[in-house]
Amino acid sequence: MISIEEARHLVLRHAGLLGSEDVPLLQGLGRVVAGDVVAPWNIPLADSSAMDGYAFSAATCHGESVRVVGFLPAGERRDTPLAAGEAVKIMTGAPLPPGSDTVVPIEEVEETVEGIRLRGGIKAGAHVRKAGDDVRMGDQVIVAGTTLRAQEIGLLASLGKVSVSVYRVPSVAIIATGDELVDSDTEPVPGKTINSNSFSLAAQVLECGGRPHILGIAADERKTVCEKIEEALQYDVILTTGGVSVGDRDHVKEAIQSLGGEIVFWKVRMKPGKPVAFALLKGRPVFALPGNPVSAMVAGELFVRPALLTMRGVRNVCRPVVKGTATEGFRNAGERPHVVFVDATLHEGKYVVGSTGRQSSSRLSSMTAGNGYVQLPPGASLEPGDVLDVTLLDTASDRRMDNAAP
Ligand SMILES: Nc1nc2c(c(=O)[nH]1)N[C@H]1C(S)=C(S)[C@@H](COP(=O)(O)OP(=O)(O)OC[C@H]3O[C@@H](n4cnc5c(N)ncnc54)[C@H](O)[C@@H]3O)O[C@H]1N2
Ligand code: MOO
Repeated sequence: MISIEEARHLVLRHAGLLGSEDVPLLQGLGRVVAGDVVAPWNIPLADSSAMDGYAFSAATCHGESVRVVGFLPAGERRDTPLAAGEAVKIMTGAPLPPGSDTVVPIEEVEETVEGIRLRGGIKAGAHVRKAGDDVRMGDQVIVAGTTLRAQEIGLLASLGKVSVSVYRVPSVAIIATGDELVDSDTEPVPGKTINSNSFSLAAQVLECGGRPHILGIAADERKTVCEKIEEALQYDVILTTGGVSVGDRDHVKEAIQSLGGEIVFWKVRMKPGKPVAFALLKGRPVFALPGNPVSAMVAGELFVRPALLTMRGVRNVCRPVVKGTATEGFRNAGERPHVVFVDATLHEGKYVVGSTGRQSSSRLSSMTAGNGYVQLPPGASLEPGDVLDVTLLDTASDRRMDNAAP
């Protein structure tokens, strides 16, 4: 059995960056930019007013009455230079006319019949946004590898971009295997289990920015599993769940091999999720995840997530890890590192961490009750008050109103 770290390393070695595509600008949100973006012009384009006020030359207007010779709302410009001692009324965002270099806000002048009277102490250049103050023409404003947020989308729009070149997102086929499985619109009878894994995994894929395709349930026979996997070859990544342990009807690994796939690893020293297998089939990663619902999601979190993020260009695939103080004892008497789900809440700016209760590979409640996990090495024994490293899956305040951080 290999370690979690070795398995992740092997997965990442085989998770290649996908190609790029142009998408309409707004669809670029959350995507990773595939090429550097250079500014085709200055922002602002010209020296412009930062206030509703009066524009004039600080050198030629001091203190005395200034004649106001025009009005410049945003959206208009004046090419005729101002003469000495002249001003224009100007609105925020309008370009300064030639012959002016300073703006005084409306509130700071006295309006007279002929124009305005300035009070003293005006600084030359005040309330002017210089051309290129935000972005200079030719600047590299976004480098390849940047994940686009709302502010980058805004910046690209201001540079006239209507589309953006981003890395493709992986399409992911999801196959559930098991004779006991029924669809979630079926009322189950004892002996039958609703196929929940396809949905939890599809949701994890969406959270990673991938495109899930649920291909349904395959019966526990090699031929059927093979047919489903062949159908899945039109996608970038294949996930299967169930049938990967040592049971008489566990056919997934053999099915992958019979189609020409190479098993890169099978079984990882971890609990839950031990029987996970990773394979390459016709150039694409295949993750054969265990059937137990928590095992499938833990393997999804530890191995599928970093692979999908890497394929779509995300460089930092690590979750935030925070220090938290244990509110109870944590032990691992087993031989495999144990992923224990916890609830981490902020109290006076510090995290306190309790387990979500009984941890079992079949008990999704151990995950829904929390917002993170800790990895306990074999032999770990922590007392209340000890400090733990908690990997946050989300923050408590995202999930529960009553826990909102102050
Ligand atoms: N003799 C051994 N038995 C088992 C071992 C072992 O080492 N030796 N490993 C155990 C561990 S650990 C796990 S995890 C499971 C994984 O087995 P499989 O991947 O073959 O999963 P199945 O047997 O098909 O299913 C296990 C469990 O999960 C339920 N399941 C399956 N698919 C779904 C689904 N799509 N949605 C919801 N629930 C699902 C299934 O009904 C079973 O209850 O093997 C242990 N056994
Ligand atoms: O390793 Mo299994 O995933 O504990 O149930």
